[in-house]
Amino acid sequence: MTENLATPLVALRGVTKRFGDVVANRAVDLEIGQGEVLALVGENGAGKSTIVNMLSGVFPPDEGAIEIDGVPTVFATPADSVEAGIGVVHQHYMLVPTLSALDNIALQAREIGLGKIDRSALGARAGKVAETLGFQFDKRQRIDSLDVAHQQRIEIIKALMHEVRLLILDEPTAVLGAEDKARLFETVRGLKGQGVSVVLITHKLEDIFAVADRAVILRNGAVAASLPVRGLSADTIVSHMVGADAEARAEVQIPSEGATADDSVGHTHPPGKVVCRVRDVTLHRPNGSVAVAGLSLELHAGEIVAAAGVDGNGQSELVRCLAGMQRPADGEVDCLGLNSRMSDWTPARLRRAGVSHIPEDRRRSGIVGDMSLAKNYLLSHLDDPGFTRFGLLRNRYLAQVVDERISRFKVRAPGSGERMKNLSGGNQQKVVLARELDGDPRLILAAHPSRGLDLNTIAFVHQVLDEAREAGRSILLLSSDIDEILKIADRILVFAGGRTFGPARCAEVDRRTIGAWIAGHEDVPA
Ligand SMILES: Nc1ncnc2c1ncn2[C@@H]1O[C@H](COP(=O)(O)OP(=O)(O)OP(=O)(O)O)[C@@H](O)[C@H]1O
Repeated sequence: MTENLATPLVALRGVTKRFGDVVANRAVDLEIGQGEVLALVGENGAGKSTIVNMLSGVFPPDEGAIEIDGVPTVFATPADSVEAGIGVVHQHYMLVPTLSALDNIALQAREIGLGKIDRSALGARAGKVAETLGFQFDKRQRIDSLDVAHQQRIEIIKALMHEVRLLILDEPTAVLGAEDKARLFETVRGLKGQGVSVVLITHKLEDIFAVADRAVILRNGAVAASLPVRGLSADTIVSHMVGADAEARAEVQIPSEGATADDSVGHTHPPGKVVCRVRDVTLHRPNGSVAVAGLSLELHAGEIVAAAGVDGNGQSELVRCLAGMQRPADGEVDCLGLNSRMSDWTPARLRRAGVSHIPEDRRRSGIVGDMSLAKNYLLSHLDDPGFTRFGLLRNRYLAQVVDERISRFKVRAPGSGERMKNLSGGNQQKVVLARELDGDPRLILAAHPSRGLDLNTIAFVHQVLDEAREAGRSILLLSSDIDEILKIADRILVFAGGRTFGPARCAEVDRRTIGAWIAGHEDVPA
């Protein structure tokens, strides 16, 4: 779309937002035209979520104004933003897992008459919204029985229950496999066709080219560029993202059209001895259903094994099991000298034996928002020598170590004393990674380690995992990104439909076979 001469639907005029000394947004000018799909991109901490928070009425700008149809508008509460026609699908879904789809939609509904929600009217309207989007919608289905892609569809329906003129999607593709991603883009195009504007926050360059009309690139809180996507190159986007600093640009890996097994980082040594043996294991989901049955796998020192597939097919349960958070319903696991049938199969025991865990649900099980970065680091390193003396915490030494990690992982934070909740999502993830890759773990459970990270940091994380493998660590990598898997893993095991396919050596399996496995087929369909 060309720059609109018409009044933009939404505009930010000279918007600045500060948090203490941090300038999260600096004199941001941004226009969103009607029916325009705008990609909002930038490195971790560039200020994307802060813009979303202001547009959704979470907090107002310190300076500048938000205009709707050219009229300066103040959102005193999120309800004002909804009233103005802005809907948001957050990166971390706001769904209650034990409730049905309709109950979740009802939680924010306005169909309240005589103090009661008119469920049938609500259900009918949700059904209609789903129909216009081409979604299957079973209003009775519990959220925890749906995979992430279907949960996302419920979030989109929920957002569109109101009259929405601008839909903001915060990193919607981070959790999706290729097929669901393509379907989401179809939905975005459909909304655009209806005149709805869409802001798509993403770290993936391919998302921009797939669906956006314009890319606005943020750097250090300010707009570095606003460019039509037609004719735009990945290189141009990246150089605006990282700035004129040539050294920084050289570090960034611009993804090619699609990595192949040949691009694999690979490793030179044969894998070492078995550190973990999984035998004929059945794992249940939290709601009691079977996630995966008949799972057998050996993890060796000095290799990266990828557990791939659409989220919700048992990969998470495997990681939970190896982290000591869950026991198999059937079968047996031997891990670093501990056995799943023994009473000492606990997270603390496994951690002490050498298991480190980068959890997929960072907010629920990876961090404590109210604690400092230093204390968050300590959560996994309390037993390390050096941090305590005579039973007392050596705060200064801890701060020194954590400040060094902050600088090495390029965490955008004032220092180790900052509270975790004040960091952007990607920067929180970097702190978790620094913590879990540190020390001397023998088995690293890395659940979606690069989710939500910018290109620079992803390259860095891949390098760190590669070094960990070379140093003889065993790594189980949960990933739904085939490019990532082919780039860094040695073997792949695909989870689909309650069973597993493989494990196969990445160098010996092609992309189409992996695709067939993910879809639950043994062979590539003719
Ligand atoms: N509530 C807050 N208190 C203090 N600082 C904050 C707060 N919210 C955001 N910040 C800071 O503002 C800056 C911009 O953060 P923001 O979350 O907007 O970045 P982002 O571009 O969305 O990053 P990411 O890709 O990592 O999600 C960061 O330095 C962050 O630490």
